[in-house]
Amino acid sequence: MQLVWFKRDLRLHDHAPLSAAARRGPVLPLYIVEPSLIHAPDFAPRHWTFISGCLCELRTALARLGQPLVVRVGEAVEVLDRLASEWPIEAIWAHEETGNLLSYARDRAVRRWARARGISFHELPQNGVVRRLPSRDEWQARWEERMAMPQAQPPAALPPLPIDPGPIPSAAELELPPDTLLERQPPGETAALATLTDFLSRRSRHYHRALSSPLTAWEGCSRLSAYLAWGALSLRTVVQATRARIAELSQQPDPAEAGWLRALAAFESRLHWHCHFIQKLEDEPEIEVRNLVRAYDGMREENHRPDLIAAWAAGRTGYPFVDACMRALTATGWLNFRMRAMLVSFVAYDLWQHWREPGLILARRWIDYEPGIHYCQLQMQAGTSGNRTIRIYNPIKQGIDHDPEGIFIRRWVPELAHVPTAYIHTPWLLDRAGQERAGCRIGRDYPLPIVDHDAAYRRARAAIAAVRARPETAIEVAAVHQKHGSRRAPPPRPRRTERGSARQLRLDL
Ligand SMILES: Cc1cc2nc3c(=O)[nH]c(=O)nc-3n(C[C@H](O)[C@H](O)[C@H](O)COP(=O)(O)OP(=O)(O)OC[C@H]3O[C@@H](n4cnc5c(N)ncnc54)[C@H](O)[C@@H]3O)c2cc1C
Repeated sequence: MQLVWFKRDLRLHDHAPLSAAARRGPVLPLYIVEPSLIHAPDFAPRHWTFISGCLCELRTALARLGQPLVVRVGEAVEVLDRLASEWPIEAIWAHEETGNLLSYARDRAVRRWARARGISFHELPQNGVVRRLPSRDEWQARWEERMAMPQAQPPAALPPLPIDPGPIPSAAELELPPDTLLERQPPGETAALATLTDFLSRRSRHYHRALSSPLTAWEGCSRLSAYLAWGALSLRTVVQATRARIAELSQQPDPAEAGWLRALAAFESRLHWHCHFIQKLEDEPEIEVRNLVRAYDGMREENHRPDLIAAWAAGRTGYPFVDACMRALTATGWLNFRMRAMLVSFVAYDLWQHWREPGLILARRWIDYEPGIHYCQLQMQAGTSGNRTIRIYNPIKQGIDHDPEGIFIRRWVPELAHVPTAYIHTPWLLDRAGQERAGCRIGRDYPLPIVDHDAAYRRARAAIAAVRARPETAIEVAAVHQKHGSRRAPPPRPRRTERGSARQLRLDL
């Protein structure tokens, strides 16, 4: 008997382990709810709600083939050991996972256990991330090869087994706190495929123009991240569908479609980024917990301020656009890239806090939490990854650029609903009478800014410059680039002159 272990790959289509196992005989399809993972500090009830929705659909889809998904609660080795005592398991099939340090240790333990029991354990690639990659020089070609491979077809039928599938436990049964999400994406493979089709056929037309502002991003971005993160959709399916759509649009004589092609090209490049970042964690799992460039160790640690982190996490910094983004994230589990970067910039530069604790808070809030992307982006936005450009976002300028009328702010920070537009990004500048008319006393109904951005900007710039000036930093940064760099020259960036409080710091490393 072949055991297929579903992890972050909750789908039927393009599931190579399932297809390969089914060619060899009867299949026991298994999902393990692992207490050590679901009670870890990067896991949240909203993740379980999404996962369990995917599991329900997968169970039904597999049942239609003949054998429903079996669900067990327990640590992986324990559960597998019990099943191996009851069933003649010849081999375990799974996808390679680039997860957190816990799942990394878990996979090693399962490999050791399987070897000891004489059970072969086949781990097949899940995306463009290459295990034991010898050098980044060949990564791009390997990614292309993987994306061009035919998608694995689901088996036509699975022989039924006399095994109790077991319940899919509720959050309460797993002793998880209640899920407080207000708006949620529908889970599962059907919703994933529908979202992909809807994006490629309609919503992607203005993707490159819609992705920066939270006013347009909810509709204009693909919204595929949660499906990719939990594997309801394979990256190969997305890449191939995107390329087919590009080919289709290229054949249309209408020059108006050139913009759409540009939008899809911008989208496709992000599908490379998906694996580019995960590859870094695959190659260096410790970057979940420590700076990629060790020269930055000690830069912020002594300034740990739980009260400031708590205000940031609650959406009560006194900077309306930052607070609106945080509250929107808390309620929906999603945020567009720029706003994610701004939240990290604020906590890392304005509040001068180490990325680790805020990173766990964000991991619990993103419905699409993908450790490889998350920790690399977190470090990149906090300036500890050796990236060439360090960007300190100005929270007022971001609001003015991306929410000029304050529509997004008013929706998510209702205390400010009646503040005049001229003051919506800087309500503390409104005089007392104006505050009374707006029904919002700053400092009582909505906080005063918890930090002065201009002063924080100067402090951050000086601290970073001091570390960069050390010769050993340059040596380390070069080594990091050699190990993790994309090998693609970054496109030249237009330089703008920014002044006063509208200034945004960018340092070329
Ligand atoms: C601090 C920080 C943490 C992040 N954490 C995560 C995370 O845990 N999970 C996650 O999927 N994305 C993460 N991102 C990247 C990005 O913000 C999201 O992928 C994107 O907003 C998801 O929405 P979408 O699917 O509509 O994206 P689209 O813009 O439609 O992009 C399509 C897909 O491309 C990939 N992608 C897009 N942007 C990036 C990027 N900058 N880096 C790597 N891959 C990208 C994702 O898989 C995404 O689903 C993070 C970004 C930052 C700044």
